[in-house]
Amino acid sequence: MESAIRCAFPAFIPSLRSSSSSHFLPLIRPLFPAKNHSLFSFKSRNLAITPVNSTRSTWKPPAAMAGTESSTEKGKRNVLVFDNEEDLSVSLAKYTADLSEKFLKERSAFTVVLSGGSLIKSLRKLVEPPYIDTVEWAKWHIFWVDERVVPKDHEDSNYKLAYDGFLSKVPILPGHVYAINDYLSAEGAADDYEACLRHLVKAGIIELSKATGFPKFDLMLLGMGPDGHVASLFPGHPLVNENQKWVTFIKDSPKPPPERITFTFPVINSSAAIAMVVNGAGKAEAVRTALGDQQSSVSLPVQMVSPEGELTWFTDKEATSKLQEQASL
Ligand SMILES: O=C1O[C@H](COP(=O)(O)O)[C@@H](O)[C@H](O)[C@H]1O
Repeated sequence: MESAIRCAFPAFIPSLRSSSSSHFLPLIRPLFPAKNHSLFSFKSRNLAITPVNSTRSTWKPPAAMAGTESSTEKGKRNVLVFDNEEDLSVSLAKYTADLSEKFLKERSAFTVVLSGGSLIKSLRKLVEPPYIDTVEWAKWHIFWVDERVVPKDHEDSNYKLAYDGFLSKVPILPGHVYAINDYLSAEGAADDYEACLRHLVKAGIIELSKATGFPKFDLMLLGMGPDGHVASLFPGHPLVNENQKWVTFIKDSPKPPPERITFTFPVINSSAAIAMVVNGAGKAEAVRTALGDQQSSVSLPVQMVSPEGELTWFTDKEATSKLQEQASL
């Protein structure tokens, strides 16, 4: 019964957080109160890139890159390039709602993993009609691919970001929102989160990948930092090679705050679907490294994102501007 206690707790309201710890804390306390693309495509190695907008761009992909989508031995890859972040967010909402419908025809839970950062803003269309009324929110289960080890009402908290910008606006059940235990150390919080995931696997909420034995989430909504990091897996950091743990921790994150927990690549890459949501000029260099012609050498964590299922990049023209430059050379 201990595991049932760990993952089934009443709603957490950030403003009511007590600074003192409780002896009855769960390992994870569920918290919560809770198309356009452009018309050209290019294929770069295993990736198909499909700009998707209503107004044609002057940029033309090289003929060698023409295509709409591609498959690798692991899964389907697709890159959508939008005119702007507004169009991206419209399409991301539809993509997410469609996946929710698809998965919920097959089983009674839809497991969604959030990152922090700019992703949350890009989810804004999902909380509007029609999706606010049509999505089966009560069957959603929310997780974090990474979290900063700070109180949940702290400005750096990925939970707070998601709560303020997304979770507080949709009727997801409080007991289905799995945030970290912020009373623990980084190491303790990572172990705690992994224990909760294991409990939810046993409970049939999270599936296990038959191929890898790691948890297989239905949808991961990932962002990427300008340095090419995903989750809290940073370039050159040994954690990118962790292949045993489901959840691990970092105490020397190059991006503040330094203490974080993060899913490992085996978990990320066991996903049924990953949306890589990357926009803005600040990401252009990393996007070029990830999707450009020089993909053979892996230097950035984002290049290691390769799910069992489908990978869809949601990008905009600014983020792909250096790819476009490369294509026109
Ligand atoms: O620190 C983090 O950064 C990345 C990227 O954030 P962005 O604001 O550049 O989109 C984010 O995906 C991750 O979850 C977060 O902890």
